[in-house]
Amino acid sequence: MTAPLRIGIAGLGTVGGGVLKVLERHAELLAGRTGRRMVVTAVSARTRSRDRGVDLSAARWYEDAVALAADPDVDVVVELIGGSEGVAREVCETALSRGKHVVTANKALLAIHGTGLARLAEENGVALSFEAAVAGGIPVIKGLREGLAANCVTEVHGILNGTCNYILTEMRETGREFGDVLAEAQKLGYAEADPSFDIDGVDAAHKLAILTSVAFGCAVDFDAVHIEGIRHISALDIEYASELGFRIKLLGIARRSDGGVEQRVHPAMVPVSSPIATVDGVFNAVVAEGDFVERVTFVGRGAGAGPTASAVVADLVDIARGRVSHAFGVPSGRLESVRAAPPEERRGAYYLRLMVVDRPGVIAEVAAALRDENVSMESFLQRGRAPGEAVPVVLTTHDTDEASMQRALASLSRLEAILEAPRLIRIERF
Ligand SMILES: NC(=O)c1ccc[n+]([C@@H]2O[C@H](COP(=O)([O-])OP(=O)(O)OC[C@H]3O[C@@H](n4cnc5c(N)ncnc54)[C@H](O)[C@@H]3O)[C@@H](O)[C@H]2O)c1
Ligand SMILES: N[C@@H](CCO)C(=O)O
Ligand code: NA
Repeated sequence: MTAPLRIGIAGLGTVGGGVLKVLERHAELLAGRTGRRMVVTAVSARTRSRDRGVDLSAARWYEDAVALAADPDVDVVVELIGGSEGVAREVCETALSRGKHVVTANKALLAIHGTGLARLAEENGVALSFEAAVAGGIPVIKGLREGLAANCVTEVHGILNGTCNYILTEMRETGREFGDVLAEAQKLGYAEADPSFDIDGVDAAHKLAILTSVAFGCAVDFDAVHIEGIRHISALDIEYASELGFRIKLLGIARRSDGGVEQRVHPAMVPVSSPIATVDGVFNAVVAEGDFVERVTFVGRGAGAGPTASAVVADLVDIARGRVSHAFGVPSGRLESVRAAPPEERRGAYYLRLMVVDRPGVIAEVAAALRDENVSMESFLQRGRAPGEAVPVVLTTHDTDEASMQRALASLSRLEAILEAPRLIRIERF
């Protein structure tokens, strides 16, 4: 057997704890598969005394995770602290510049500094691996970078945040409140340290920026992602969506065309018949369109200790086998800079919910605001009567330009009879 792979783990929380368990339980299996033992020689976390259910007495303890990254007895640094700056970034840069491989689950770091870190890894002839950073346990980085390497990929879309999918699913199935379900997702270890990253769509955007780079071979461009989260999704919208034959999902969508690369994260209504409509709870889905393979769908658990640790250890297995790929599929110097297609260039259908005063003539005003922008209605719903009071009016449109829709929305917001900000949800038919 070749020399053991010496692993240093910085961060022993949900994911770090999961990695320790996989390495312990599957020590023999992994040694058999790689021809090398995987040994944890160093660890670092904020609290030393916490029982992690695994014997760490043989590993050197570091108060300072950056010092762990410089330990000469470590071949691979596994960064599981989180955050795009500060310690996590320093740990990765220190390790790479000292010729150590880095495995990380840190999508925030990669979305902001991915191209630079990939360059640093190449300069030092080591791996920068991040399967766990996108869609948890689903091998989607490997799937795109290696499995679909023969294709020109023109689109990637999917459900990229387990916390949001869990919240939307529970709200729909049990009628529970947003806040309650979020607290549960935190307890289950799904949410980010700051859960606003989940619910405001930022985490999904981090992942989309990484996927876009791997899928299309362009430099990671997080700033180009249009981001909307799920805070404003109400029980009422979830109910109307079901009635209209849709499910509401937080989606990440990236498309490459002659106009550049479009990247958006926002809640969307998808027809119940669409395969991703039934991807519920903490599950994620990633759908890719390649020119030869056509449509490929990856589904699995997108968050939580076990699935995420599974992806981290898969990266370690690659390193133990001596496989070092370019982080984003091509040498970092060949990652293209492409035009970011703005969200106003979208063309598609929309769901609109308005809270209007129940009095004669209001619907005509709504119809006029839409007509003035050439927005054509597909369906219209008004339930119940409450003369003089607010009632919901829901409509869906035929395909229209986002820019026209936004102008219509601005006119609608100015109508006296409309009592709350109109709620717009894009409809995506995959
Ligand atoms: N939880 C998930 O399901 C999941 C899934 C995919 C990716 N991730 C990513 O994995 C990373 C870790 O997430 P987590 O859920 O395990 O977080 P966590 O909060 O459970 O664990 C973080 C760990 O980092 C340690 N830490 C914090 N600051 C430190 C410092 N300065 N020095 C040393 N250790 C320090 C903490 O003590 C803790 O052990 C994040 O980048 C996150 O985005 C998490
Ligand atoms: N907070 C993230 C963890 C997995 O990346 C999620 O809920 O999807
Ligand atoms: Na993954």
